[in-house]
Amino acid sequence: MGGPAMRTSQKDFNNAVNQVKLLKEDPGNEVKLKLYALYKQATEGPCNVPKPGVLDFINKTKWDAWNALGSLSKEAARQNYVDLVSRLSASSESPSPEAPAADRKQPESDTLVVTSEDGITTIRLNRPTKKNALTNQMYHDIMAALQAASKDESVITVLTGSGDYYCSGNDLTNFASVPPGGLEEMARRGAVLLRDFVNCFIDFPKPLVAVVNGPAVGISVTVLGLFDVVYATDRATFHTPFSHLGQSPEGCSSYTFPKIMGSSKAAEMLIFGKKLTAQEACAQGLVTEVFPDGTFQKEVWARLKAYSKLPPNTMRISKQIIRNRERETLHTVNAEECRVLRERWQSDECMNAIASFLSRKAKL
Ligand SMILES: CCCC/C=C/CC(=O)SCCNC(=O)CCNC(=O)[C@H](O)C(C)(C)COP(=O)(O)OP(=O)(O)OC[C@H]1O[C@@H](n2cnc3c(N)ncnc32)[C@H](O)[C@@H]1OP(=O)(O)O
Repeated sequence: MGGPAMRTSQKDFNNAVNQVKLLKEDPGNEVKLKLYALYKQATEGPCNVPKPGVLDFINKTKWDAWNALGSLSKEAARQNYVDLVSRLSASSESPSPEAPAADRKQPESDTLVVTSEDGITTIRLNRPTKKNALTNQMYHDIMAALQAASKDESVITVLTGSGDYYCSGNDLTNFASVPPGGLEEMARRGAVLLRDFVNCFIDFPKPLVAVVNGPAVGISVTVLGLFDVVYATDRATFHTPFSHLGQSPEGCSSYTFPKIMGSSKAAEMLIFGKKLTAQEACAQGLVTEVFPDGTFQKEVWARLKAYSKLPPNTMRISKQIIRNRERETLHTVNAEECRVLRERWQSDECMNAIASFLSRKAKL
């Protein structure tokens, strides 16, 4: 999974600084302040100048924004700056007209099936014999499906799985083929892929619902904190065995889980790998509602069809007002989690755990 892994080069940063000057739309004061603070942090490090007086309003606001970045490293600030500019550039480009969802090109492989009906776009993980473990190709296909769903005429987007599992997380054989650049290059690529993947959930503009049809592991659990609603069968379990794998939390769970369930419950899941039942996950706020397995599909889809008749723009706007305040924070958390994971992936603890899984010595 990277070289100076997901490190943004000075060139990328300089390009982003130039790109800001070419934005077609004024991004507004709040974003400009964020750009200013990240620029200062990226070029000078943590705020090191005296606080302006209260009457020096503009400089004090700028100082506050810079100071709020605390000890964020220059590298992380550069990365966040580049990410922010690339999102601003993308959103200032006029969206290309999208094909109707029904005509949408399917992913290349059949491990992901995308359908659209009754105002609902459904993205279905379709690798049941491997418990819907996510291959590198599937990460790319899911990102493409989310991009398309964000622009199609559907109102609600659903992620679910085929077979008895929702998803067993990252396909551990993704680690088996080491590219020519070695372990470091593999970690770099993985961190970039993970960052882009999680960003798609952070930025998804429409109501996003997880229909958790069975056990969920790893990344498929952590990103649930970025969904708007999570429905689960009573057969589902929620497991984040990161320590067992020599890995650390991702999917923004280091931020969303403590917020959702409190820090000690989050720690039990994310540090000690406690597996939750569906009822426990519901009691802790990660799951919205649990249904008996026998009636799960019928009840959930009937409810979603009813919700899909609500006014689409209103739902989209309501989602955005709920989520937007935290969007920048989530991007910062995501970048930091990926940076740390990139290191973990190169550790002996991680390599041993994966070798152990691949040699069938361990099951979680
Ligand atoms: C861009 C990179 C992002 C990285 C971030 C993500 C972090 C994570 O997601 S960490 C979590 C990773 N997942 C796991 O560690 C789960 C590993 N799998 C298992 O422990 C068990 O397979 C599981 C408990 C899920 C199911 O056990 P069983 O019910 O006993 O089934 P099998 O083990 O027989 O599974 C059937 C078949 O599927 C293969 N499988 C299942 N999960 C994975 C996986 N995650 N990666 C690769 N392969 C997986 C399993 O090996 C079996 O294959 P065959 O032996 O060929 O039939």
